[in-house]
Amino acid sequence: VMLSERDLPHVATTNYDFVIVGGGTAGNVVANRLTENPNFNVLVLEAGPSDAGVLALQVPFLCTTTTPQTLWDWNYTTVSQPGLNGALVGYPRGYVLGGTSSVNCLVYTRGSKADFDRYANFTGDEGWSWDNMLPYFKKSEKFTPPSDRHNTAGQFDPSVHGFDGLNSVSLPGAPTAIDDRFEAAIDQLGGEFTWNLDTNSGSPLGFGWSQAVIDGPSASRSSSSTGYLAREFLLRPNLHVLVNAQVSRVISERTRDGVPEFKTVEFRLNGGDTLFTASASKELILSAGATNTPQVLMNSGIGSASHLSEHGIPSIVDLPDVGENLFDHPIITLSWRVDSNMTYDDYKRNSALQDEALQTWKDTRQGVYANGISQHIGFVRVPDNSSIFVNATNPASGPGSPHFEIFVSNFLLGATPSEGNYLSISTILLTPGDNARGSVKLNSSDPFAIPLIDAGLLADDATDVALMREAVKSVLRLASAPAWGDYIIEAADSAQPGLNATDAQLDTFIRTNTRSAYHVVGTSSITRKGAEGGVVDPDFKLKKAAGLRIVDASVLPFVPAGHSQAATYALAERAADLIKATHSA
Ligand SMILES: Cc1cc2nc3c(=O)[nH]c(=O)nc-3n(C[C@H](O)[C@H](O)[C@H](O)COP(=O)(O)OP(=O)(O)OC[C@H]3O[C@@H](n4cnc5c(N)ncnc54)[C@H](O)[C@@H]3O)c2cc1C
Repeated sequence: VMLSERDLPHVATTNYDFVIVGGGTAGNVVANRLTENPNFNVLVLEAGPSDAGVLALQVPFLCTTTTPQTLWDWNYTTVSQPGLNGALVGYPRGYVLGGTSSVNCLVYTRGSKADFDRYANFTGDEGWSWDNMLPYFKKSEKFTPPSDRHNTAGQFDPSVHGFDGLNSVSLPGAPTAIDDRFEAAIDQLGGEFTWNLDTNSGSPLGFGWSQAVIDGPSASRSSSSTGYLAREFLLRPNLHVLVNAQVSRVISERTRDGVPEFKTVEFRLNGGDTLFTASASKELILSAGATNTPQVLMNSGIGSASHLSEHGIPSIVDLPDVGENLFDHPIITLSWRVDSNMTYDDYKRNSALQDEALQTWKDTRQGVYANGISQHIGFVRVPDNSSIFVNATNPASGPGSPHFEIFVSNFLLGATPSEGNYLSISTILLTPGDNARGSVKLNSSDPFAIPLIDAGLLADDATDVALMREAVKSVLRLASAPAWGDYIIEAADSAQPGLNATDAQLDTFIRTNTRSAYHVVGTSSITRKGAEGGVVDPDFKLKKAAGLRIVDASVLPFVPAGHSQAATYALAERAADLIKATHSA
């Protein structure tokens, strides 16, 4: 049931079983699974508007127009990033039902087996291991045929996918003119350029077809809103969703077992001055995402007592790690002007073509607009005997886990030039070093003020730039394959280094051009039960408190070696099972 302003008196007097803060990627998973039990009455409070009927959020190819600086974006900017020559970096986050899954660029990657086995080791909870999380990846996933219905045999491994879940995934929905060239390049190069049937099996090393959260038959974005809050679920009488409702804080009115118990949330509607409350008899679930969950915690007196005192906020639960330990992925894109008129660049600047592509998408669910940003993706591990690791710890999560990702786009990924056709190859540093940790801090005692975000990009001097250099060299090797010989004309930016560039030239390029891939995690990190640091226990429960769990990407103690949404869906599925088990009696 979608609620509106006129339901507020009812919201204030209802004793919900669960109140979920944030109708984003993770929040909607929990809302859906808990309301499978008709006895659980659930309220979701989402700060942003509804996503219903917004074409830009539905058409896959329009994903690059949903952020930054739009109505569906929190429109954040980081503080100055020393690793990027002091740049202030745009930092989008979804501000809409479905959260960041409604605005992201659709890439579906899970990370490696070693990532999850490291979570299990670090948290002392085997439930976080790859073998125990794979069923949750599958539970969330609905692998669908691609929109063009091409034969996908040999393009993915069905045994590692789910076909009955609520988040749709598919292979590219329209062929591009570079597909064959890319395949030829991999065949020609060898070395790190090997084939991998399915990079989402837990063993991601090698290259293969990209998978995206696109529902093939409708050629539409699959978000946590379109999937987990689909019409049939919104008809449940026990599921209540209120949009434009921004939570300021969670409130504790009593203690339980000697610790503060949180049962009530405070929020405003439509940016107004009046504060309303809603209460849960069983649990509050904080799913406001890796930038906003720590902000809501700190507004509530949960965090570093000394930081909170700077803003006059009384300490209720002293947890110094709230907002700390932020891990993000640095990304850099290299681009070339190409001898072709078959790239997608014209679709990014010619409004007549855009109208045509949109009409084709509406009429047939085919064509350019059915595709996301990439056709092929791959993962590379720097050899263990690399000189980078002589004096520095190898930051990979374990054996078989990559250091960087490479993906290929049939257009210039970034600001579109007014003319020309382009190829872009992007690389993401998947393993930021131990010192590349940023933070989220309060900037004001106003609970609705924008927080201070430090993304920690390229902040670890021991490994970050050295590994990024290897990643850029790998991209340059890929672009030098004979298959591109009569295709690539020249670098789009004359400052872009070539294969014979010195390390100093590469470093300058890297520090100048690296930006965030927006895979923010860690700010409400899980640690072992009873551990000194951390914010939540392995079962998502806030430490030193009762009645509150955190379920979103902020709980991951390290960033996975892949884009972060698949892991977020899987962890939310697991959390929902744990919450149900707690209240099964
Ligand atoms: C531009 C961009 C592109 C990306 N591309 C990819 C990609 O291609 N593939 C991939 O795997 N990952 C991608 N990511 C990352 C991925 O989408 C996120 O890691 C993931 O969706 C985070 O899920 P979450 O549940 O933690 O947070 P979110 O999905 O952000 O959910 C948080 C929700 O809480 C709401 N909220 C916040 N504060 C409050 C409050 N005070 N009161 C009420 N509600 C509140 C928000 O509006 C939001 O709806 C991308 C991220 C960005 C920003």
